[in-house]
Amino acid sequence: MSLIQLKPQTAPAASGKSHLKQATQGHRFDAELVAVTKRYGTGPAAVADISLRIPRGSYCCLLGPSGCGKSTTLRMLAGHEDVSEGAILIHGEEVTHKLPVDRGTSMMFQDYALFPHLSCLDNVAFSLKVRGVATRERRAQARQYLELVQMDHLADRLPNQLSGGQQQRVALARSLITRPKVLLLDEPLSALDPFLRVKMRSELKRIQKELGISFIHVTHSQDEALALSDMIVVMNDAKIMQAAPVREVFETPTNAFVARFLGGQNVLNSNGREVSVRTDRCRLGHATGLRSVEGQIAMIEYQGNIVRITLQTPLGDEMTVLQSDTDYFAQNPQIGDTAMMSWQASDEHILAPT
Ligand SMILES: Nc1ncnc2c1ncn2[C@@H]1O[C@H](COP(=O)(O)OP(=O)(O)OP(=O)(O)O)[C@@H](O)[C@H]1O
Repeated sequence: MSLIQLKPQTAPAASGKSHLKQATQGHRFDAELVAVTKRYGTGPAAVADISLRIPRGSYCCLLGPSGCGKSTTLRMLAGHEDVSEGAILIHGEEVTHKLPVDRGTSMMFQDYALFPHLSCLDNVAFSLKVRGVATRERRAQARQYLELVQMDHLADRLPNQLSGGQQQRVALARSLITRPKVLLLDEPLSALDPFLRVKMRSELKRIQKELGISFIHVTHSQDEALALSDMIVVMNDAKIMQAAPVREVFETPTNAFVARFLGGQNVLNSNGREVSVRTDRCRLGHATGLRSVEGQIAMIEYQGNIVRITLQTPLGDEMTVLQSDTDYFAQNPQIGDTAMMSWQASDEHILAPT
């Protein structure tokens, strides 16, 4: 057991919950994967030679289509899965072959897996009980973490007396009470309804910033990754396609896969090169000096303040324009109309071949 995990809590400080913030140390990266490969049996690698460095105090989302290796990567970080080749470091220390409890990581699963016969408080205090922390001390600590997730007022309830969102907050407190150096979250929001999902994701971000530790969060959802991440890791086919700060990934995707997967971009050939152009930088119609393509309007989606218009080009490509609702109602385009879509050459971003 690490000293950090057992370090007693000090009394609550006057300002917020800064007393829960973890001590900083001399490492540059909270987590590192060095040339990591995972093979299950004799099939193709589930994760193929990936390297990744997660800077201190980052909210990092692993994003990619089903089967690309996100959960395998997370499970290897947690120590729930062996690494076939390569190394894993947490806070600069190699943990590749350490047991999950000795790594300084904690995992929060999709199904909250709370003990049904224990109150919220005792669920949160449980791991300290296993570690031999005295009743009074562990309950005091559990209360602090319930306070952090805004569940202290329901401390005595049983899990089946809580909503899904509330259970999830308790599960989060339970993962955090061990004071992990890195919290690993496997699709933590997927069981929640869309309203709660958006609410909980801002809570996750607040808590991560308050504690100052890194959260590594697996998701299928582009919106979730954009809303939460300091750093996005886009995976496909067992490999990392791009790992960079969120704005960099959105504005300068490395290749067509990243541009298409993250959304908000058109991918097209321009002057013999594959380029991306943001959908909000494209417009309907043509003007001198702009690049353009002609197509037939195949879809119009009204989304309130913006309208998404998709053109099908003669080559079968789909190109999307985001228009303000004012421009849309002024132009009043119809499905089946032939229209031009145009953009500035300076808005083209050159993509690397995949
Ligand atoms: N225990 C296992 N035994 C054999 N193959 C596995 C095992 N776990 C995962 N795989 C395979 O490894 C690959 C990556 O799976 P992984 O669960 O990491 O993907 P993922 O990106 O998390 O997918 P999803 O988003 O659907 O959860 C897949 O081809 C999967 O079938």
